[in-house]
Amino acid sequence: MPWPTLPIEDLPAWAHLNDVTFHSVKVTNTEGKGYGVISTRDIEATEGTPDVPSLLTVPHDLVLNAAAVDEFAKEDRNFRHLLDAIGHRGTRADVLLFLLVQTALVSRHGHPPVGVSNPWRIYLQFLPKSVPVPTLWNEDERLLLRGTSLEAAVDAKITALDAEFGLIQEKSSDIVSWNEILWHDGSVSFTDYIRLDALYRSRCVELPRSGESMVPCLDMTNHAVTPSAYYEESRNNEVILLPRPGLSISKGDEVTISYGDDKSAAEMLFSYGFIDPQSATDSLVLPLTPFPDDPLAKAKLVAFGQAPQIRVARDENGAIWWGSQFAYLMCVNEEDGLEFRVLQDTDGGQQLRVFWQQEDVTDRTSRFEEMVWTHPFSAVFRLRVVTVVQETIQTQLERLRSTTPPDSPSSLQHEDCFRMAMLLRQIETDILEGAIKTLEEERTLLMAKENVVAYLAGLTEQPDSDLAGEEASNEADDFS
Ligand SMILES: C[S@@+](CC[C@H](N)C(=O)[O-])C[C@H]1O[C@@H](n2cnc3c(N)ncnc32)[C@H](O)[C@@H]1O
Repeated sequence: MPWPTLPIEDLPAWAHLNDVTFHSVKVTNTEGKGYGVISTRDIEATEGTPDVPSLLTVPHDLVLNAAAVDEFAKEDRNFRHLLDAIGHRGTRADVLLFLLVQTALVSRHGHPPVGVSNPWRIYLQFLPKSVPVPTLWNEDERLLLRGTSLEAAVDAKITALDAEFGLIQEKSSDIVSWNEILWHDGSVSFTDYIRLDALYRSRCVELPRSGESMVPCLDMTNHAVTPSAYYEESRNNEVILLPRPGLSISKGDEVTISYGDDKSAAEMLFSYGFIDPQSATDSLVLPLTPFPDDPLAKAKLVAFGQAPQIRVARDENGAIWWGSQFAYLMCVNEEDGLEFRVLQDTDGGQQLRVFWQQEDVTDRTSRFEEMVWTHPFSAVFRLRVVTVVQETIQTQLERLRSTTPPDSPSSLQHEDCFRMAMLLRQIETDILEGAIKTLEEERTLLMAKENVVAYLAGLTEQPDSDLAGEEASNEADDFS
């Protein structure tokens, strides 16, 4: 269904009705960034001056998060029924369900209004029809991400969204009234759900007291590397936008906030649909796949309890940093002193416990690196990890290089998607090339270590007999 939209010129009327106040700023169109907040007069926030007037004040009851959705459900019995059937799955899931319902209700032309109305039902219509995040790119545009760290992440996100939407569809169809509202005349579709997820991701903020929330009107503020404003919650729990102390904002200047200083280019593109090369950190995250022939692979994944990843970062001096806790767990085995035991609970359940050198380390699997460090063969383990990480990064770099996109976007690709994808490819190629060089240097140093040389030659007398024997000497194959 086409989304009903309202012109941004009507926002002041909505704000007035809902006690949102703008002070010396207004929301308007900006060059290349959609809507933005612009100052309507010179603003001076002198350092040390108490009670600087806020540029925007949003009452607490307009803040949208899991608690607000719950409150809303108390007033609307029909919605409560739906929330109890599908909801209470965390802030994001509950807010998305709420927004999906509001979307369906505003799209139902010619039907009598349903349920208790609320300010978000109208406010949703001021939000942009599209968000430039890759989950909303078409297939040709997503091809531009091949070989980048976002390729797998975007595919996984779309699969997860499909599963979430399927669940909502299945459970709500069992409730006659909601089946009618949501699905009968195609009021909402999977594309609507992807758009709502994109709106949520690109507009939610972390409030000091209320936590992850969507805040109407504050979400019209764009990002800048040196922002002129910041937000907080007042003593009355209102959300306020304040000018940064010591900064002056001239009439007509854009008022900006920071979306976070530690986000990578991939995270910025994934969550907000743009990369600011000045503020994005030089880092990336790659998935790590356990060895296919490792009989302990499944147990290791379960015990680790998180997605196995490699993090690579480059600091301002160009030095490369990398880390992967799972790689340490992945690269040790029974013959090294790793053991899994299934223990029986007193209540009849079963627990997977992890032992390293006969010590129960189940609660420390996410810090396996530090456990391995104290082992006499730590250099051998480190060499295995370096080799695995280097191979993963090499494979990623080869994929990135082998999928060279055209010099300019095709007719099926939007210019902005093309520009952002090219920027991401360049940033990630540079980091991966730097990482391979660093890893190769470390590998050479490790290979020269005495106990590594001895180990590889199968000459070392290994402690506790665990590291000795046929299997241990076969480990040399891992370094090929
Ligand atoms: C919280 S909203 C800000 C308001 C938004 N511009 C709108 O039209 O509603 C975040 C979105 O604004 C856009 N945006 C914010 N800062 C930007 C920037 N520095 N460069 C490009 N786009 C930006 C991105 O599309 C992002 O997903």
